[in-house]
Amino acid sequence: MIEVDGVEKTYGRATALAPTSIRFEAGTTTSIIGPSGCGKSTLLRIIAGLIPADRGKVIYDGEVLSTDNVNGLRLRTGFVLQDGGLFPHLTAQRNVTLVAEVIGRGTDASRRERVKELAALVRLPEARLVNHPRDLSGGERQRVSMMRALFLDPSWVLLDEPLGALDPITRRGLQTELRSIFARLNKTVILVTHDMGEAAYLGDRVLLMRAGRVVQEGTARELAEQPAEPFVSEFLRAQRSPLEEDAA
Ligand SMILES: Nc1ncnc2c1ncn2[C@@H]1O[C@H](COP(=O)(O)OP(=O)(O)OP(=O)(O)O)[C@@H](O)[C@H]1O
Repeated sequence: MIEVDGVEKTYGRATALAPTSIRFEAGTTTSIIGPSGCGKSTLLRIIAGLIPADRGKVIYDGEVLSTDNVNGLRLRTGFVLQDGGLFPHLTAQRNVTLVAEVIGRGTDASRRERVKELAALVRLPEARLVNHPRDLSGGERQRVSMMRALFLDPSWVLLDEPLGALDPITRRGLQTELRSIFARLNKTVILVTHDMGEAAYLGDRVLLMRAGRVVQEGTARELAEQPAEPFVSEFLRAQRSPLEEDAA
C-alpha cells in the first residue's frame, strides 16, 4: 500500500498541489486524471520521490519515504513515462536489463530468461529487442518500457501518460494488454492519464483532480452518477465523441 499523507507543493506563490491525503491499496490500480496543470504529475513525482514535497509524507508499506530509503524504494518501483524514457544509445534489451546488471541482480542466464518471460508478457517479439529505441515504433517502445519497469518484479508501478503519444488503435491494443498485465501481476499501480475512457478502463478507481486538489475519487460510475461537484460532470462530458456534430 502507498499512503500520501498531507502532501503539499507550491512553486513560488502557485499551488501545484494543495494538502492531499490518499491511500493506494495494495493490488489495486488507480487512475489519476484531470485538466492540464491540475497537479497530476506533481503528485506522481512526489510519490516517486523524484521531487520533494514541501510538507507531508509518502508511506510505502509503512515505511516513510526519505532521502535515506529513496534509492531502495526506487528499486522496488517500476516507472513508465510517456515517451518510454529509454536510453537512446542502448539496445532495447540493454535498456531492460541495465539496472539489474548495475546492481548485480541475477546472472546473465537468469536475466536472459527474465527478458524472455517479459517479452512474452508484453507481447513483444524477442527479435525486436536488438534494436535501439529509435528503430522501434512508439507502441514497441512502450512495451520495452513496461518490460524495464517490471524487470525487478516491483511492488509498485507508476505510469505517467504511458500511452499518450500513441495512435488510437495502438493505444487501444496496449490498454487491453496493460489491463490484463495489471490483473495478472496484482501490483499496486498508479497511472496518470488525460483520457477518461482509459482512466475508467484501467483503474479500479479514478481520482479526478482540479487546480491542485482531488475533487473526487471513486469508480467511473460513481463519478458519473454521484458527481461531487458540477466540474466532475463537466469533465466527464468534455471528451468529444466522433459522431458528435460540430456545434462550434
Ligand atoms: N518545476 C516547476 N516550476 C514551476 N511550476 C511548476 C513546475 N512543475 C509544475 N509546475 C506547475 O505546477 C502545476 C501542476 O503541474 P503538473 O505538471 O503537476 O500538472 P499536470 O496535471 O501533470 O499537467 P499536464 O496534464 O499538462 O501534464 C502547473 O501549474 C505547473 O505549471
